[in-house]
Amino acid sequence: MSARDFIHITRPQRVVFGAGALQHLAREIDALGARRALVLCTPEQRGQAERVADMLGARAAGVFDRAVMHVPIETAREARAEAQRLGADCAVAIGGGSTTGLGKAIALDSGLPIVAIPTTYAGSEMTPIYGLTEQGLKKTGNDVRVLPRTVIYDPELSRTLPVGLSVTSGINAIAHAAEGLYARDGNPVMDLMAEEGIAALARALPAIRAQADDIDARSDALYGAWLCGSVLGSVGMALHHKLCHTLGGSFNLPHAEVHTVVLPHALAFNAAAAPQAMARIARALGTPTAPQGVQDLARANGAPIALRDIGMKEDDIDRAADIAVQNPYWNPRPFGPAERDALRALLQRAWAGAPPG
Ligand SMILES: NC(=O)C1=CN([C@@H]2O[C@H](COP(=O)(O)OP(=O)(O)OC[C@H]3O[C@@H](n4cnc5c(N)ncnc54)[C@H](O)[C@@H]3O)[C@@H](O)[C@H]2O)C=CC1
Ligand SMILES: O=C(O)/C=C\C(=O)CC(=O)O
Repeated sequence: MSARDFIHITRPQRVVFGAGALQHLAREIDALGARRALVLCTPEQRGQAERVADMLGARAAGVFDRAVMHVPIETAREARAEAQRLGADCAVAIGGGSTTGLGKAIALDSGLPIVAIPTTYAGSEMTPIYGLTEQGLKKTGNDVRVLPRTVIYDPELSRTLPVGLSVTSGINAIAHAAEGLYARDGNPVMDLMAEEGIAALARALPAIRAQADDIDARSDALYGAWLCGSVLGSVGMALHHKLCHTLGGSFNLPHAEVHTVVLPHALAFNAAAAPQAMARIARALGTPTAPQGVQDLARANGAPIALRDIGMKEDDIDRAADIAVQNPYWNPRPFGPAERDALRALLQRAWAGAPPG
């Protein structure tokens, strides 16, 4: 078999991985030539961020603890002003996708380098994708300025991530790899990373469920998140991400849970159009089929499998289908206004928690 044609861009990022890797933070800030780091976090992770600031001593300019999901523009402006006021010359984002996203909003405006220390499996640290929400409308963009320069993956820090969020966040990561396997701009290296990433997470999530602070399982999960995030940062996403952005952005449903519920149904919708990708996903999961394999992984590990269980009203299904077919992303099985009823049926099944069909 000969290799297919492809274009791949290798982006400049430094990744430091390992239990206890946080100890290298000061070294990594020095390597960037920075001196005063603004430490970013959510209110819930303030304690963790303060410990990081203490560790940095004079290298810490301060802690900004107002990161929230989907980066409201007002929060982004406050963080940018705080970075300027404190004379920060880099941002350290410790947390999940919300905190990394806040760092990106600062970098977009100022070019401030980001050191990301991910504590969930969302993968934002490996992408040049940013999101900003203004007047209830979330916009995403792609700009290499927001790509974190350095990423420190320390599995010790994810030991406190609640098991429920660990499972859904892990499936959020799997979604990036699954869609990467049928991306039109995919390539053989991304395919390898995607399959390996799915396999690592499929192995890790049940082990985390069994013992939340199992450091080997946490390492496997973070390794999988790195691989899946790299795929997200390199190739285009399709129907599944479009549906999740619609449901998260317009109906305010929780990010990782939406991914978990929708992925089996989006894969079923695409199965006939992307058989090789489905075979690789199933192989990585160790299950007969990809869509059912993902739903079984969620159900077996206590994650939600129905949109109705994560706050969606049945009355909203029609509006969600209408929004999803506007400005469709490329997908192996095209979807646009002509497929509106098929998407509505998909959403109905996802709402009810039916098997992917
Ligand atoms: N731009 C990109 O490439 C990507 C962006 N995102 C964005 O990221 C956001 C979602 O990020 P997530 O990581 O799912 O959630 P999150 O960052 O909102 O975190 C969820 C909650 O878990 C807490 N948490 C995180 N790590 C913890 C730990 N180790 N121990 C205890 N608590 C912890 C957080 O403080 C927060 O309260 C969304 O806005 C999404 O759109 C997600 C993936 C990729
Ligand atoms: O919405 C964003 O901030 C950008 C991308 C993602 O959230 C990727 C995802 O849906 O997990």
